[in-house]
Amino acid sequence: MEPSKKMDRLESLRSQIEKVNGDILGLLNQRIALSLQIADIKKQQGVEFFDPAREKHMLDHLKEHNDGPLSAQMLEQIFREIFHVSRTCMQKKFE
Ligand SMILES: C=C(O[C@@H]1C=C(C(=O)O)C=C[C@H]1O)C(=O)O
Repeated sequence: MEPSKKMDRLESLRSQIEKVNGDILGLLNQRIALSLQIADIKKQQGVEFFDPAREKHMLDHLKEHNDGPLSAQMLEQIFREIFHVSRTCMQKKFE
């Protein structure tokens, strides 16, 4: 590929990445908003926020439906961090 075409391709890929970043950010905020609603219900019911069985169930489901190239281990790493941040937001709401 000629150098100017390579640059065009690079710019195009970068702009697609930025679009995906925006989509991920929107979805993460949507997810946090849902978990905050769950936190309200759990608080009303006096139930513990942390539910390891539910988190394991979600991880197993995601791994079953993962087509890659993300490995099961990388998927787990990312989602464990998402669950952690979600729980932190849930706790903060009630401090
Ligand atoms: C959101 C919930 O609460 C906690 C947070 C979870 C999450 O971020 O997905 C999952 C399980 C719980 O540890 C829930 O019970 O579904």
